[in-house]
Amino acid sequence: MISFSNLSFEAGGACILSDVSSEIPAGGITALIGPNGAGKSTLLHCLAGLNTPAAGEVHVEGAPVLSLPDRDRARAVALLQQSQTIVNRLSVRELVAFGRWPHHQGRPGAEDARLTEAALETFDLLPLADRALETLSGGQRQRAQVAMVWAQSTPWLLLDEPLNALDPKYARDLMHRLHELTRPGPGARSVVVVLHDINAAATWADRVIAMKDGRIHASGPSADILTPGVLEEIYETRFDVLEHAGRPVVVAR
Ligand SMILES: Nc1ncnc2c1ncn2[C@@H]1O[C@H](COP(=O)(O)OP(=O)(O)OP(=O)(O)O)[C@@H](O)[C@H]1O
Repeated sequence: MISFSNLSFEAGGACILSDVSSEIPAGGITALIGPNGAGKSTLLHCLAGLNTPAAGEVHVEGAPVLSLPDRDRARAVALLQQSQTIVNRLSVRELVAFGRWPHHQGRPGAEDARLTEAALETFDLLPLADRALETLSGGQRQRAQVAMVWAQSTPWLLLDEPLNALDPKYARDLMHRLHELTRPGPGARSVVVVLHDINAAATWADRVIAMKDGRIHASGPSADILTPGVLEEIYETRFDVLEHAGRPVVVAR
């Protein structure tokens, strides 16, 4: 479980997160939704231990995330940032292999090589593996970064808008893989993902945390949160929630 209580975060003299508390159970996909500037990325960075809150604490599996040694934290949570700084001259394979760093600390072994190749294959990157990142399209680069985070093999994956720049096939493939990865069973992982695509949340998320103005507006099972009422409250625009093939489909009016 990741739990956080009375979390506040300030930046540039402004209060970005105000007294947010919640518990995210292990297993399954938890989507963070909300309008631009709601505080989703800031919260995700707090969960990953990259932001130091002004008040409150984050615990990952019972341990205060900020007290974990860097290596232990990197083996517990992997974070895909929205604007990751990457070295453009690196090849795709080299970038993905970086995901293994917390496990080998500069001395990669056969298992690290195997998991790097598996991540390249999973994200359809083998044909691009030797290409420099600077030569890739936006979506290809995004897939390479997701593959790096994947290769980190952590129990928790924190993903900030991973569908950015992905075409519909790759977006669906990624959500499907995350779904499979998080089903109950030995080795099941846990995913917290910032999504702007409400229908991706409706289709794949088990739980939704809806944020607005630096606060949690509502949270719970997806079907309870992705309602016209809650969506209108957070986005200040009207929605219909239809049903198609047994699944909710959210349509902005
Ligand atoms: N270092 C900073 N200094 C000042 N303001 C900041 C800083 N970092 C974030 N903010 C502000 O905090 C608010 C929340 O930002 P955050 O990136 O967490 O929002 P978000 O919900 O992820 O938005 P988006 O959907 O647009 O990515 C925004 O208004 C942003 O401008």
